[in-house]
Amino acid sequence: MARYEQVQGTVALITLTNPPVNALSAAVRLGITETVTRALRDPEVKSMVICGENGVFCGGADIREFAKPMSGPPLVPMIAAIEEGEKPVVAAIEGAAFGGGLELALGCHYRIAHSKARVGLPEVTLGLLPAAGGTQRLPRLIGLAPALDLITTGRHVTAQEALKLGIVDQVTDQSALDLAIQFAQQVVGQPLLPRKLSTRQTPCPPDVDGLLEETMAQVKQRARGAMAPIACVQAVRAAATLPYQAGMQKEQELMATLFHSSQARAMQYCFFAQRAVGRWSLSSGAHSGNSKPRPVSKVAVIGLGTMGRGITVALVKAGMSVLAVETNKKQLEIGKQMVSAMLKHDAQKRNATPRLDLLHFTIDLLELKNTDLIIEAVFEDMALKKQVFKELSSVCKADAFLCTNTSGLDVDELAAVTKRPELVVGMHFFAPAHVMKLLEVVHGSRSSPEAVATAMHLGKRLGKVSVLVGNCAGFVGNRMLKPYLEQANFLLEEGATPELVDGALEEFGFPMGVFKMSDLSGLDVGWRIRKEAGLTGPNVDPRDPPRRRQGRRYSPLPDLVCEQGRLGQKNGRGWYLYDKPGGRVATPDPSIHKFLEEYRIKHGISPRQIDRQEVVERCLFALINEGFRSLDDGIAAGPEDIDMIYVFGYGWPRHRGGPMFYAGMVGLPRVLTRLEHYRQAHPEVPHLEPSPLLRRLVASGSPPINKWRDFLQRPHSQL
Ligand SMILES: CC(C)(COP(=O)(O)OP(=O)(O)OC[C@H]1O[C@@H](n2cnc3c(N)ncnc32)[C@H](O)[C@@H]1OP(=O)(O)O)[C@@H](O)C(=O)NCCC(=O)NCCSC(=O)C[C@@H](O)CCCCCCCCCCCCC(=O)O
Repeated sequence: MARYEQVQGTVALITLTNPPVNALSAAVRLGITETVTRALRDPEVKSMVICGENGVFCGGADIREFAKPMSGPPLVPMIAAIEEGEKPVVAAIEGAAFGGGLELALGCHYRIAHSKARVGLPEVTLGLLPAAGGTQRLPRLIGLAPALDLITTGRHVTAQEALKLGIVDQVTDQSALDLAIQFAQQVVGQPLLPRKLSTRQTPCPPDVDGLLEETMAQVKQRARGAMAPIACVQAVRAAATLPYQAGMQKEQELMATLFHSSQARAMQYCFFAQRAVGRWSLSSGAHSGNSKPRPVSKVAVIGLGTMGRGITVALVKAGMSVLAVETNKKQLEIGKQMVSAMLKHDAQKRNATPRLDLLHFTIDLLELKNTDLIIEAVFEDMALKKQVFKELSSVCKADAFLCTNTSGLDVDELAAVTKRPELVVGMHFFAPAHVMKLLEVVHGSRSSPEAVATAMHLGKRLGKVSVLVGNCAGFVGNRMLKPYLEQANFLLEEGATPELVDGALEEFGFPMGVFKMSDLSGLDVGWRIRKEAGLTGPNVDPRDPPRRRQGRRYSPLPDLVCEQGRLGQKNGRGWYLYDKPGGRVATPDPSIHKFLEEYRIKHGISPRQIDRQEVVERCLFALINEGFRSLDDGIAAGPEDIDMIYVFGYGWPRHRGGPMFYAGMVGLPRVLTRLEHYRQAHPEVPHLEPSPLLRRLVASGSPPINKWRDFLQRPHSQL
């Protein structure tokens, strides 16, 4: 797993050979150990170069091995042997040097990178820390502050930034390997000691403690309960305050705590799940391996409201030419100003030039005739969308794909008004569409594999995590959100406050609780949907009592809040008070507390003490239960799909893996028992009735999450 050659007479070239990313598996570590020993012993060899096969230096430790008993030579002594040896070693970095890969390069005496290469220590995103000396060598190389930044965020660094920071010694547009071999010959005979990072002192600012404290405070706030970022700060602190060997000892101790933690397992599950959801399949037998996307060069976006603007920006940022369409000149002008401003703002942040040249605006639908793919992003109204789809179907070329950005409307109903239902798919973007990583691609019953492949591929080009879902009200994400919101409202009726509910959910790890999230989205959004569904407003069945609708318990609380003119952040008043309309600083509102008290008196509800555990269980177990139903109905293909939707679209904390993974961690029998308990206490709430799939899984001994698919009633029948 490591090839050995002698080149230019005196240079030993060691190539890591473990496709696709040359991960440091046991075999690779053995290969490196043996080849380095051989080169150090061979008197003809004066220097060494380490590189990776297929244009990738190394993607780090083999993450798949973490779940198995450790075997093979450990990384720390392997890297120490390279650094301690008396022959210069040069790392030739092409593609990527991440995690253990960069740690290996830091053990080398010199680093040469290709201009397109990226380096970084992303262990924190896997619930770990760089435990092959990364937390000790990197600060000694680039200083305390930049090392804290890189190690606690895990961010990827371009070759240019790596050069500026001093991580690499040279960057080339030519072959990094050729330059490294040349370099390795030139440095023979030069003093090696100053190049051995373990012998250096960490460059620190005068107020080391101040910097460490400030960083720790920021990291704790960002971490939302994740342990790894905190351990990263502690390990880097050791690089600033302890001798190298003691620092290494600290690094190992901290890693030992993280390594077997449920958080690390959750985050590593997310790493693989994120990649797995890209491999979609349909019940017809079509799958990502046998269905090719059609090339798309001209894209149009219909409607320049919030969603349309974000989608347009995302497309332009991905380098695509976009025709943006509005109904009249005034709307077009507003949209144009806003999209241009968003692109300029984004480019400024990245120190780049905004690609305004890729944008074209029109109010003339006939200009769509040469477009390959159209994303309709008009207001969420079925009648309006149908009208637009009819027009698109007649003006667009016969093989153009028609995509609808909808958060839950029936894709089949829209496809049915066109002459090409097989080319219609849903593309559910999340606001702000140029920022949020998630895209639900909705497969209608007549969507062709080519249309699905094209939409999934487009999502990838936009840098999104695209998840294929079936067509039902709310698809996967919003369908599961419904019981979550419902439980939150019921908890208010029973005695909770918005702050109590939000506090429990934020403590769990969500960036904001359900009521703050509703205020952010705008309370009128749900109100309009409930009116259309006949749950409130003039269409309510007059025989329904105030807290019952369509045969089940209903909470009119959010409707009553809207009737008071409280629409959320946008007008400064919702479940909370805001500093100003559009403001983001939420403060608890005594008038909401009074309103809740009066409501309970009016409806004869005796408030009770509700604790945080009940909030978490009722809200999240109800959501998870709906997740099991979506799986069993074939709307979600697998638990990983649901988990990635929640991690990337709804702020589910990554260190808890996603709702379905979390259910497995809590234990399926416990989820079932608690749902049964709450269902008994609230017999009028059908969402609390444990799903048949959950019952089947528990009855079968609660198999691990990767076996759940075997228990589905209708494996992705709707996909
Ligand atoms: C490298 C990438 C940027 C490439 O991206 P690209 O888009 O080109 O490709 P994909 O991401 O799709 O990947 C292709 C394919 O490869 C798989 N893969 C990628 N990286 C790895 C990997 N590192 N290991 C295994 N497999 C990998 C990927 O899954 C894809 O396959 P799939 O089938 O899923 O489609 C990109 O891939 C990337 O970013 N990779 C991850 C980079 C990363 O995070 N690296 C860090 C790894 S962790 C690490 O390196 C740890 C080290 O610091 C130190 C380890 C020391 C361990 C010591 C253990 C001590 C234990 C102590 C406690 C014990 C106590 C006790 O038991 O008592």
